[in-house]
Amino acid sequence: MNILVTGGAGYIGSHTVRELVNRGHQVVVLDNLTRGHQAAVKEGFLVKGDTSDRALLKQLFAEFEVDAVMHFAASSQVGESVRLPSDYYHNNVVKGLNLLDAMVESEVRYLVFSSTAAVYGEPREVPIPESHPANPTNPYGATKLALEGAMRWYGDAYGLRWASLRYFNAAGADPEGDIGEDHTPETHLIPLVLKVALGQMPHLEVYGNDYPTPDGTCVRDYIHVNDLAQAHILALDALAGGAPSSAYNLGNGNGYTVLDVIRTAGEVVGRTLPVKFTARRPGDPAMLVAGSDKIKSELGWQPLYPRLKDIIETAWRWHLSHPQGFEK
Ligand SMILES: NC(=O)c1ccc[n+]([C@@H]2O[C@H](COP(=O)([O-])OP(=O)(O)OC[C@H]3O[C@@H](n4cnc5c(N)ncnc54)[C@H](O)[C@@H]3O)[C@@H](O)[C@H]2O)c1
Ligand SMILES: O=c1ccn([C@@H]2O[C@H](COP(=O)(O)OP(=O)(O)O[C@H]3O[C@H](CO)[C@H](O)[C@H](O)[C@H]3O)[C@@H](O)[C@H]2O)c(=O)[nH]1
Repeated sequence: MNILVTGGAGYIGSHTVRELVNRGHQVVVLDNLTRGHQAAVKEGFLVKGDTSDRALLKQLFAEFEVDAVMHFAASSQVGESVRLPSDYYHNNVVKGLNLLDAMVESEVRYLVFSSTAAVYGEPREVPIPESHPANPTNPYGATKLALEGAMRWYGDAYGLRWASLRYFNAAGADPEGDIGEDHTPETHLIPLVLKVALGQMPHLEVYGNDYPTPDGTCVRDYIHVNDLAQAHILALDALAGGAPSSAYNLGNGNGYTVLDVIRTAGEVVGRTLPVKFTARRPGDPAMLVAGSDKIKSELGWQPLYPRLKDIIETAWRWHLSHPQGFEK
């Protein structure tokens, strides 16, 4: 297929682009490079532009005879979204709607969307099934839920066919070690822990140790970025094969506390990593663990990297060989 990947110069998008190209798809990436990296697009074709540009979207759809869109482009930091909700509603909802409208106008039928565990808010049960009520505790999750709502109604009215993949915590890097996570500023736990290991930070700040969890720190479910990439391909194949539009969770079903992650990273790098306990970060739910049975049974998804240590090892390989990320 011919596939437009928005946000394909970013972390998860660039890994998915590689997987798509390996499977023989033609890929064009649209990224405004605010958070992404030209050097992350090793395969496919990069167009620098914004998802708000309807004329550009329609031109790309026509020129590349696009069959499907994978929509990664978004603002995606929980803490930032609490401070800057307007930015999040504009980038994720307003520009997201512009993309949906352009797809409808150009008759591009298939959409695979990067959604998030943050749509659920504080869970009533873990692992969280897709049927769990969606009640986000931060603007980021609310904006993703808003676009999911639009996709559903656009599907009914205009025939858009979609899969919404609700990822839990993406982590790790391609084992080839030439692409990986490089955000400025970095806010995610695993790359920050590995920056401590590289000596680029004196210690890791642990945001809160008074949560109702086994050691008081937040519990998350970490999923390897290449396992996410596989899921995108399965979701697109299913849509093209006539499967109904649907939302799927993506995680490994194992919850790790922040201290578990730091300990495991210490095992990977071979030394104890220093921490400092600080206040809770606004918007953080205590515990997010995925129930991913639906995507396993309906689409046949099977993670290749279910173990946290393996995930951190691939991230470490990337950070060791690229201590300053892509650009330097
Ligand atoms: N990283 C995670 O743990 C995680 C978890 C759940 C969901 N997600 C979602 O997955 C997607 C990818 O996340 P990521 O970690 O790779 O983020 P990222 O910031 O690395 O990638 C996003 C890319 O989109 C680009 N972009 C942003 N807004 C744009 C716009 N309006 N037009 C064009 N390009 C734009 C950025 O430059 C960047 O390259 C996001 O939608 C995010 O919300 C991420
Ligand atoms: O320096 C740090 C960084 C993070 N944490 C903690 O580590 C956990 C993981 O934090 P991340 O920032 O790595 O990830 P989040 O869980 O906040 O968010 C990620 O997963 C969410 C869904 O679970 C969203 O989809 C979001 O896009 C994605 O960044 C959280 O409890 C956070 O409080 C720290 O203690 N110290």
